[in-house]
Amino acid sequence: MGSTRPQRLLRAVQKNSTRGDPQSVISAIDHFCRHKEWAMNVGDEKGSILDGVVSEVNPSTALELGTYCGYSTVRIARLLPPGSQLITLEFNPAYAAVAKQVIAWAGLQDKVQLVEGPSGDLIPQMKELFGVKSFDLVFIDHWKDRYLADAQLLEECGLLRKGSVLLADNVICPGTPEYLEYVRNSPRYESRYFKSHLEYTQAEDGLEKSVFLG
Ligand SMILES: Cc1ncnc2c1ncn2[C@@H]1O[C@H](/C=C/CNC(=O)c2cc(-c3ccc(F)cc3)cc(O)c2O)C[C@H]1O
Ligand SMILES: [Mg+2]
Repeated sequence: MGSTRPQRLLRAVQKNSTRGDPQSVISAIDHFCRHKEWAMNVGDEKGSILDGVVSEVNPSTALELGTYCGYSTVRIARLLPPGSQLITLEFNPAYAAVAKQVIAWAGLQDKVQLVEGPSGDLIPQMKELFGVKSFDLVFIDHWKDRYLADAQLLEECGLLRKGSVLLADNVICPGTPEYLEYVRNSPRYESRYFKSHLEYTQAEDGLEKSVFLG
């Protein structure tokens, strides 16, 4: 059985980055995806915007929907203040296995809880599983047709507070039209579009930052 792309990405990380150095892990993945095999990581350009929002929010509790290989998990966790936690949800066991190793290689395993399972089932369990009161930041990057349902589920479960920030990837490409329509028209959100490019390409894409108003 040949290797999978996530497995080849992990090998590139172990070969081309320094254990315990998150920035070198990020650079190794970006190099692999730009020069060897494209993969659906948020990438370096949108990643810088993500970094800015993480630094601005300075979350004590953050949630990521869609871990994939752990690239954005590492980007977020490396910026978290001591004592803060990032919970990341991934329902594909093969991706979760690779992500776990990427996160460990970066030395960030103490800041990250990777939970295997579908977000729709796990979000309602966040309070009882992890004692989460509410999330300061949610990075949304999983199946594009789940963005709206999960944003509304987070509201219904009381996991958003006044000022909680939702940051959604791919609102242009592949696109999340119904999610965008919701956060841009709902009186419960103050939404703003950060124009950028699809990872490792010239195509337009961007991130939507939506602040929950309570
Ligand atoms: C519901 C649920 N719960 C937990 N994990 C979930 C989940 N739905 C997906 N996931 C997990 O997230 C990951 C899925 C991410 C989906 N992301 C994408 O489909 C995606 C696709 C592209 C893209 C753009 C142009 C092209 F021409 C081709 C592809 C770019 C991106 O940045 C993406 O995030 C992996 C999957 O197992
Ligand atoms: Mg994405």
